[in-house]
Amino acid sequence: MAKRGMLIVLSGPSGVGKGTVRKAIFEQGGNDFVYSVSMTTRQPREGEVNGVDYHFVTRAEFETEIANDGMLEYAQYVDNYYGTPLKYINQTLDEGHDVFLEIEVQGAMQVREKMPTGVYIFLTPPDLKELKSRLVGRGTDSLDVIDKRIETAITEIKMMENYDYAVVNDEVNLAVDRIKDIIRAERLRVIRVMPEYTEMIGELGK
Ligand SMILES: Nc1nc2c(ncn2[C@@H]2O[C@H](COP(=O)(O)OP(=O)(O)O)[C@@H](O)[C@H]2O)c(=O)[nH]1
Ligand SMILES: Nc1ncnc2c1ncn2[C@@H]1O[C@H](COP(=O)(O)OP(=O)(O)O)[C@@H](O)[C@H]1O
Repeated sequence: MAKRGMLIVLSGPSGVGKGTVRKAIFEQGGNDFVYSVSMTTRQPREGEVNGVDYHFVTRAEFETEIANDGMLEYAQYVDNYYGTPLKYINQTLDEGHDVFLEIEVQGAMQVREKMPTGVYIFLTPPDLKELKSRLVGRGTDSLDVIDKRIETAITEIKMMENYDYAVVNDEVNLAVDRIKDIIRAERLRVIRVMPEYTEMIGELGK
């Protein structure tokens, strides 16, 4: 049986640049890990493609998935549901491939409970002023929603200590390199190849 893949979770406050950094990681290509496309009830934005950016569904469809235990985790975020379909993750990890999730903080903490051996990376803004100016600059939210997101962000930043790594998103390319370095290093950790060592030591004892 293939060694089970590694789960990589990128999280952090809204507006810090998770989406931007994740897109840059996958646009660069050459990755030996795959992206788990989330499910959401929010409306697609200009240019977003169903099944690529998100699986866009109705509230009723999302609630059916929850009732059928189809979600690894989900969260209600600014009046919409966002969640990770469980089936794709389990299949992909079982095949031995590493899976990359980009999710908000509540969801990341639910995943951590269920899959504690994953690698948990928290993306931080250089400071709060920069965070607000990114949210305003993105221009996708009203000032009301931005204030709501900033309020949430302050509670979320306090969650940083529950992660394995904190990566500052000062410049997108630097953040991408730091995340890729972490993934490479995590693959080499002895604990992750332990089953092979255990097998080898068993063989040597015979
Ligand atoms: N818990 C959870 N959060 C998600 C998931 N997919 C996306 N998110 C997060 O939901 C939040 C809102 O996403 P979105 O509406 O695309 O806006 P944006 O990422 O702030 O541009 C972001 O913090 C995403 O990281 C998911 O499957 N589960
Ligand atoms: N390193 C960065 N420097 C400057 N602006 C950034 C950086 N990373 C992201 N942004 C901008 O900040 C805004 C929020 O980024 P986004 O990826 O939507 O955040 P999130 O997915 O965490 O909510 C976007 O307008 C994006 O272009």
